[in-house]
This record gives sequence, structure tokens and C-alpha cells, in this order.
Amino acid sequence: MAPSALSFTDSSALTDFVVNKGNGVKGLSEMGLKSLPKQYIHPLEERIDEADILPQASIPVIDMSKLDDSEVAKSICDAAEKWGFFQVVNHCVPLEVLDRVKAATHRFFGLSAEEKNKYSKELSPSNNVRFGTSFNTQAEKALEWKDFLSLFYVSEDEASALWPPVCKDEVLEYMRSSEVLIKQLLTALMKGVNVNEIDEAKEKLLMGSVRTNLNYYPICPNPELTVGVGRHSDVSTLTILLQDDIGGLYVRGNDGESWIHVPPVNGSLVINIGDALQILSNGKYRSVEHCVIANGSRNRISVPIFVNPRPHDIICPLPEVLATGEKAVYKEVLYSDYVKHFFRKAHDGKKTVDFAKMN
Ligand SMILES: CC(C)(COP(=O)(O)OP(=O)(O)OC[C@H]1O[C@@H](n2cnc3c(N)ncnc32)[C@H](O)[C@@H]1OP(=O)(O)O)[C@@H](O)C(=O)NCCC(=O)NCCSC(=O)/C=C/c1ccc(O)cc1
Ligand SMILES: O=C(O)CCC(=O)C(=O)O
Ligand SMILES: [Fe+2]
Repeated sequence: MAPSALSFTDSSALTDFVVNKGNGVKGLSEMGLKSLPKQYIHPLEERIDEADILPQASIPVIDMSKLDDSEVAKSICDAAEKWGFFQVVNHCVPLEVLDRVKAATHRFFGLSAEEKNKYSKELSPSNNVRFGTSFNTQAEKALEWKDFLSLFYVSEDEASALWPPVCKDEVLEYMRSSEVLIKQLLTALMKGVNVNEIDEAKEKLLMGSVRTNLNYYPICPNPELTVGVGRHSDVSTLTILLQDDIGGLYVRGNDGESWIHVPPVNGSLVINIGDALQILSNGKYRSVEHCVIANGSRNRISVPIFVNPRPHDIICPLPEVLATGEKAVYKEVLYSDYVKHFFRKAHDGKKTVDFAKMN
């Protein structure tokens, strides 16, 4: 029998139910809790203050059907420099593919806790397939109101054998269909840093590995006291994010204090620059801090594709960027060391990139 909310006065009972048994925050949400368990209460400074939201500001929306126009390539580079975030519309990813991966995400999280838990860190047959909750439950002082499935792509064979059958075809289709868009974006961004041709080695460095996460943010009893995802920047080269029609993603404004909402736009994909591209571009393109709030009335999903260097790649500012005599701000780091550093601590805004700063 499922425990009642009252039995969670004991902190270890909550951890056992949510983390160890695989119920996640979705399990908590569905118990009909009247108030948020204390483990999820974040300090005031980690929640978004309404007064810091800039209601008039918005990140650019770029029409990819006009890509032949050099102004469009320029607007991609400008957005990457100024905002680190933009949305694309009229892109080449079919809208049915997006609908199918959203439906597949709801199917996966609709499975029983026992089924989902087969993909947990402890039980999953591979490190590359992981179901979990919050971000790093061991390192966090306060937990995040989110469950996730993270799928690191290694090969078709591994995906076929190990990814959950209820979503694997749809995630693979979404990944494959996004490849042209990813190449279009990287081609434009590379031209902006004097890389006029992406050869095989550069292609591997920019997009040699891909991780797709399925995120689930269930209805929260006290959304104002917690966060869906805490402030962080992605460690990817680029992130392609599909969100549903609910909203709640906020991006840091240029003043470093304000927050800008990323409104759901039907059929759009949100694109953001990750730390790896900030490092490769020696800081020209910005990996911007963002967070997701919790929602009191609707279950939200999102599906980011993190486009990355390969784990064994060394990342540092590109020679083309330094050719003008610019001084390197970042040193050489092994990408898997960088990613491990990110995963081993709680979310802490823009601090991850300090790991790669020149001493
Ligand atoms: C280092 C990786 C990630 C794992 O390699 P491994 O050999 O299996 O290494 P470990 O099993 O030792 O994992 C290293 C640590 O990362 C943790 N980890 C291993 N995958 C995971 C996992 N999906 N989730 C959250 N911990 C994990 C893992 O638990 C472990 O922590 P710890 O147990 O404390 O030592 C390796 O696959 C790698 O270098 N991948 C490169 C591509 C990659 O994954 N890039 C990251 C893109 S993800 C991104 O930009 C943003 C993600 C994000 C995610 C959630 C958010 O809330 C916000 C943002
Ligand atoms: O759910 C979202 O809109 C964003 C999630 C996110 O930032 C991430 O998974 O890295
Ligand atoms: Fe993110």
C-alpha cells in the first residue's frame, strides 16, 4: 500500500519512497499532498522573485526557413552573443516528430514506479540510461521538483537493447530529425568565429556525442517554495529544447539579476549555448544561466537534446578564435572531467565554467 503523506515526517521514509523506490516527485504529487515536504523548500534567494522578472523582455525568435538570407545567420550569432538563448520556428524538424516524442515522454512517466526504477542508477543495466529525480540527491541541500530519464546515445544497437521500449523509437526519431537543424546552427555559429568549414574533426568536437533527457515536472502543492530545476548553465555545445505549452523556463537577463520568461511558441524549439561552446569560442558565445519554476496546476514536460563534444575530447578556445591575438580565457580540459565536475555538485548557477578558467 502507498504510504500516506503523514508517514513522511521521517526524512528517510521520504527518500526511500521518492528516490529508492522510484516513485519520484510524480509519486508524491499523486498522493495529493497538501503541503510541500521540507526537503523541497529552497532558500528565498534560490527562488525567483517576481520583482526580478522583466515582463516586456523576450529572447529572439528566428525563422529558419529564411536561412539562405545572410541576415538570419547573423541573427543566430547575435543571439548567441547577447542572450545565449533563442527560439527557432519553421525549422526542419517535423512537428509530428515533436508531438510523438512528447506523447512518448508522458507514456514513460506514466509507467509504474517499479517499471521506471529498472532504469535507476542502482538498477539500470548501463550508465548511459538513467531514471532519477531532482539533480544530485546526494549533494543537494534542497531537492528539486523534477523527475527525469537521461539517455546518452552510444549506438543504435545499445539504444534498441537498453532504452525503455515505450519511448525509444520516438526519442531516436527526434534525435535523428534534429541533426540537420543542429548542423545549420553550428555552421552559422562557426562562421561567426572565423571557422568557415566544419571538417570531420571539428564536427566531432562540436557534436560528437548526444544526450537526450525527458523531464517531468508534476503538479506541486506549494510551487512558490521550491524550484523545478535550479539555476544552472548547460555543459553542452548547444541544447535543443522542446517544451510543452505550459511555460516556466526563465533565462537570466544581461544585468545578471533579472529573469526573462521563455514563452511556449507552438512548433518552436528553444536553442541555448552551453559551456562547451562558451569555452571553444573563448567567451564570445554565452552559456546563460536558466531555471525552471514549479507549477501548481499542471504537469509539465520538456525534452532537451544536449549536443556535446565526446567524453574523451579536450576542449579549449579554438585556434581560429585566438588567431587574431586574443588571449585564451580558458585552459585545456578533458570533456568528461568537465561533465563529471558538473554532475557531482548541486546546481550553482554559472560556477561550473570556473573549472576551465585559466589560472
Ligand atoms: C561523464 C559522463 C556523463 C558519464 O561517464 P561515466 O563513465 O558513465 O562516468 P560516471 O558513471 O563516473 O559518472 C560521473 C558522475 O556523473 C553522474 N552522472 C552520470 N550520468 C548522469 C546523469 N544523466 N544525470 C545526473 N548525473 C549523472 C554519475 O552519477 C557520476 O557521479 P558520482 O556517482 O557522484 O561519481 C560521460 O557520459 C560524458 O562525459 N558524457 C559527455 C556528454 C554529456 O553527458 N554531456 C552532458 C550534457 S548534459 C547538460 O548539458 C545538462 C544537463 C542537465 C541535467 C539536469 C539538469 O537539472 C540540468 C542540466
Ligand atoms: O525544462 C526546461 O524547460 C529546461 C530544463 C533544463 O534546463 C535542462 O534540462 O537542462
Ligand atoms: Fe538546462
